[in-house]
Formats: sequence, C-alpha cells, structure tokens
Amino acid sequence: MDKNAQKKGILKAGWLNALAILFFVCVTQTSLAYESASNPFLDVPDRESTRRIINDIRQYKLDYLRNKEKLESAFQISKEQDWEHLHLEAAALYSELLFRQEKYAELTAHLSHYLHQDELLKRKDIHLLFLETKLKSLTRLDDPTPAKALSKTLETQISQHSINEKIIILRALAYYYTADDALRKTLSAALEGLELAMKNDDIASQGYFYRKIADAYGYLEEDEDKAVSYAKKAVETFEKTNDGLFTAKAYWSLGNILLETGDSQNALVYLNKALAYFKDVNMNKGLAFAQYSIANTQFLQANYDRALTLAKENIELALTAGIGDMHLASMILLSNIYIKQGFLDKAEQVNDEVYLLVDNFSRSIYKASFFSERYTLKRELNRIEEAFDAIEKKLFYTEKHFEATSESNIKALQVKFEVKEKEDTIRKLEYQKDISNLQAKEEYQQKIIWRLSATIASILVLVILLLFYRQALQRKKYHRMASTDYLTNCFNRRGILNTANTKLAQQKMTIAIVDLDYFKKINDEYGHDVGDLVLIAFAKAAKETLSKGDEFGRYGGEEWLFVLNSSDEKVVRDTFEKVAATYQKYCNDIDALEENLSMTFSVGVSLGDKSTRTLDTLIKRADSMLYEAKENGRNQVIIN
Ligand SMILES: Nc1nc2c(ncn2[C@@H]2O[C@H](COP(=O)(O)OP(=O)(O)OP(=O)(O)O)[C@@H](O)[C@H]2O)c(=O)[nH]1
Repeated sequence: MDKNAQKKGILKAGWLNALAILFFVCVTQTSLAYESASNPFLDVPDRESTRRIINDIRQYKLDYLRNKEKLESAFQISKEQDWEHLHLEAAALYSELLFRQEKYAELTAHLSHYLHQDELLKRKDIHLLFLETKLKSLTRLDDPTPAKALSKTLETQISQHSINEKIIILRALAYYYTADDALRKTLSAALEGLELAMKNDDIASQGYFYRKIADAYGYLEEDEDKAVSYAKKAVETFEKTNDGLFTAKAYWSLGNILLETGDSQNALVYLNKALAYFKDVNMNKGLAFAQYSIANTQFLQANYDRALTLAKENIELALTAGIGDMHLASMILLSNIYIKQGFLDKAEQVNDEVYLLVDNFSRSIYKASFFSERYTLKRELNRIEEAFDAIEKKLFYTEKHFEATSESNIKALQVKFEVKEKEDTIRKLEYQKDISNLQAKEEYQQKIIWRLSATIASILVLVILLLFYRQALQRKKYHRMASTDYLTNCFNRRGILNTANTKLAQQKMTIAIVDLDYFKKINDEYGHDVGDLVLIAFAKAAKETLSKGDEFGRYGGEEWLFVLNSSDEKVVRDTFEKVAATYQKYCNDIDALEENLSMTFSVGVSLGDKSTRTLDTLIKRADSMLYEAKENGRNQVIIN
C-alpha cells in the first residue's frame, strides 16, 4: 500500500477512533469491583487516619479503585462517629468512587441524600465536588434537560467562586461539553481550567484539562500536532499522580490520537499501557475499548488475521460489558476487515446485522458514519435501493448531528479567538514554570557548590591545623630530645642549664653538683653496661626523692647538676641523704653488682641565699665544694 492510500485508510478509520475515544470519555468512568486486600480501619478507626485517607485520595496520592475499601471505610466511620465535615468530604469522594464503579442507581440515591443537606452550603468546595459527579452522571441520561440546566447554573455561578472551586466547576463543564459535542466550549473551559490549575499547582486537574484539550482537538480534526502535544502533556502530568484510571485514560487518548496521525507503532505502546491497567483492575469496559483500538491498529497495519481475531473477541467483550456503541463499532471493524480480505458477502452480513441494531448507537454522528460505510458497501454490491436508503439516512443523521451540536459562526469565531488567547496564556505559564524550574535547579546546584566548597575549605583548614599541630608536637619532641639525656631520660647538660637559667631569673636557688664515687671502677670491674645501670639507678633515685619544683640533670659522665628551691642547709643535706639511701637501694637491685656493695656519691653545694651570684659563679663554687668533698674522702656533702 503506498503512503497516500495508507493515509486515506487512516482517515477513513479516523471516525472509529474518535468514536472510541468519545465513548471512553463519556461512558466508562468505571471498573468492576476491585478487591483491596486489607482494611486499615479494622484496627484503628481514628480521626487522624480517616483524614489522611481522604486527603490522599483527594490529592490523587491514592488510586480510587485500588483503595476502594479504604474510602468506603472512611465514609462509614466518619458517618458513625458523626465527624460532620470530614464525613461530607468522604461522601463527596465516595460519590466519585460510585461513578467510577458505574453504580449509577446507588449514586443517584447517594447524591440526592447529601445534596439536600444544609450543612453542605457552608462547604462550597465539597458541594461542588458533589455537583461535579452529579453533572457527569446526568450526561448519561437520555433526557438532556437536567444536565443542561445544571451546567447553566454552574456557568452563571462560576465568577463568585474561589480559584480552587472554579477548577472543580470547569472540570465538570469540560466533561459536560465534550459529552454534548460542544467541543469548542470544551476547549475554552479546559484552557481556562488549565490556567487556574497551573496557578494553583493542582497537578491532577492539570492532567485532566490537558486530556480534555487533546481530545477536543482530536475530535475537531483541526490540529493534529496540538492534539498530540496536549495528550503527551496529559500523560506526563498524570504519571506524577497515583490516579491509575485517569493515567490509563491519558495513555488511551494519546494512543488513539497517535493512531490518527498514522504513528501506529507508538500508539500501540500507549494502548498496551492502558490495557495493562484495565486488566490489573479487572475492568471489562476499559479492556474492550483498549482492545478495540489495538484491533484497529492491526487493521491499519494490514494485519487482517490478527485484527479479525481481536475484533471478534471484542464484539463478545463489549456485549458482556454492556457497551452498545463499542459492540457496534467492533462489528463495523469486522465488516471492514472482511472487505479488505475480499469476503464481501460476509462483510454485508455483518453490516446488515449492524443495520438492525442501529438504534442502539448513542449518537447521530455514529449512525451517519455507519450509513456512509453502508452506502459504499451496498454500491459495490450493486444493491441500488439499499445504497439509496443508506445515503438518505446518512444525510438525515448528519443533519441531526449538526442541529444538535452546531454553534453559530460568530459564536464559534468568538470561542476560537478566546481559545487562542488562552493558549497564549498557557504557553506563558508553562514557560514561566520552565524558567522557575530551571532557576530552582540552578539555585540547588549553586547550593551544592557552596556546600561542597565549604566542606572542602573546612577540610583544608582542618588539614592545615593538623599539620601545624603535628609540627608543634614535632618541635616539642625535638626540643625535648635536645634537652634530654638519652640514657637516663632526665635533663642533659643543656636541659638542666636552661632550667637553671630560667629559675635563676625568677628566684634565688641552690646549685649542687654530684659526682658518683669510684665510678670508673664499676666500669672497669663490671663492664660499661653495668655502669649504665648504675647511672640509671642514680637518676631514678634523684627523680623519686626530689621535692616538687626541684630539678636535676646529667651534667656530664657520672656528674649531675641539681637546682634546688630551698636555701636551707638542713633541707639540702636531708635531700641528699634521701637520694643517697634510695641510690643505694636501687644499686642493690642490680644483680650484676656484688651484694651489698657500698655505692656513694660526693656533693658540692652552693647555697642560693647569696644574691650577687650568677649561675656561672654558683656552679664554679659548687664545683670547688665538690672537689673538697672528693679530697676529704668522698661520700659527703660540702656546702658553701
Ligand atoms: N658506663 C658509663 N661510663 C661512663 C659514661 N660516661 C663516662 N663514663 C665513665 O666514667 C668514668 C669516670 O671516671 P673518673 O672521672 O676517673 O671518676 P671516678 O672513677 O668516679 O672517680 P672519682 O670521681 O674520683 O671518685 C670514666 O671511666 C668514664 O669512661 C657513661 O655514659 N657510661
């Protein structure tokens, strides 16, 4: 088939798609019962959780059909507990649930019970939710008068309402206008609603209006690109909600519109997504519509055998689900498949069956389309009389359709102009939203950059501080090492001289020099290692014995410099007596030394009460006292 012929085929089948979409919009708001697994209220029927369920359903965070039991419980419990306001809200949502479940008789009783309650007048938004469901259910009636009257009331009231309430009214009106074939009015109301829903950040209503606009452009067959773009927006928007039914319908609409444009491959993707939801919630009507479109796609792709199987299945499915229009549409599709397969007699047989059921069609336009096809078939079969009858009836129903739906040219032009204006506003709003999204993104990125920079800076500061700290520790360590004797771990010469100098600047003090007696002999007799142990024993004894604030260090070899705070001769003598006793004790602990070997030292002391002395003179004096002590036979303290 060349491209033109294919396009013709698509256009010819176009009315079938439009019909399917329209049926879907007007007739199936539905499902068969969907069983939810648990009832959260069986355990805790408190007000807070009831409020939460109602809010979540109202904000489309929970799917109506998949949470049917939760909503039913919220409705019942709020009634039993007499939570008046909460109950009214639950009742309004419950009416939408009944509508989606197609429990129309129950819905009518429910609506008339609640719409008579005075309390409802104080809750305008809830009242409008009831009226929205009421208008949708009235459009189903054969008599158009009540729906028309309610739509008029809503139209005249709309200006007195808040934005939120206007959105509900416009949703109801867009639904009604579509069902009433007033598609330009649908466009006008849906665009106005979309603008308000965008300003109010009402995502689900935005999705609803996007789909209504897409469908209207689709039926008007005016602007395919717009129909596709709005249908895509509807899908994108509903995908952000948890409203499974409306999301499936958005897939369905986009699938059908793509089919219209000849993009049957992508159409199938969306139709199959819609089909998956309907299967999931066991919704026969939805299934019938989705399957019809898929059969139609196979037909358009010239897969006649597959299309034939699906169309036959769908005739049964639509019949069981009780959708008259879909039943007939599937039969017409079957007849068209037979024509393509060259079975004109079979096609005629099916066409004649539809002819007998033609009154079951809900709209004149569907009848007109059927008679148009019948005319072509009968002409081809040379049934002249029946062909004439078909063409006459086609004209009759076409006229009837236009009588019912036509708007005066001036009014149509006016609406067209309004639509254009509103579309410009919507584009501006979308642009602003894009800009603010971008800005928010940029601000977010900026924030991340700042945070990262701050973190990196803090880490750097920490690392630098750590390095400084380590350096300070190292310096301290080196300083200590430079002032410490490696063997005895007390001050070395440099360390004790520094300490003595500092002390001398602050206070008077006593300097003493100690020299171990006959140390060379120890080295010679016991070895250097034992000599080292003796040095360690002396340092340990001095450390243990000295008072707080007294200091000592290894002055060189086996010579020690003491810096004592006291300038009292007795205290100094007592100090060295204690050191001597302890030194002897620690030396006794050295196994290598001969048992009870007498270990002594000599001390030269320069008392600190002579203020004129410098450290140097103090040391020299102590040194000469030491010399005297050695000369006098060692093991003694000589004080000056
Ligand atoms: N084991 C050891 N011996 C050391 C150390 N430093 C110096 N000496 C030794 O200490 C000894 C000091 O000997 P002398 O100055 O003759 O003094 P002395 O033997 O104690 O005799 P008097 O001071 O006269 O009682 C020398 O043999 C040095 O080699 C050291 O760190 N360890």
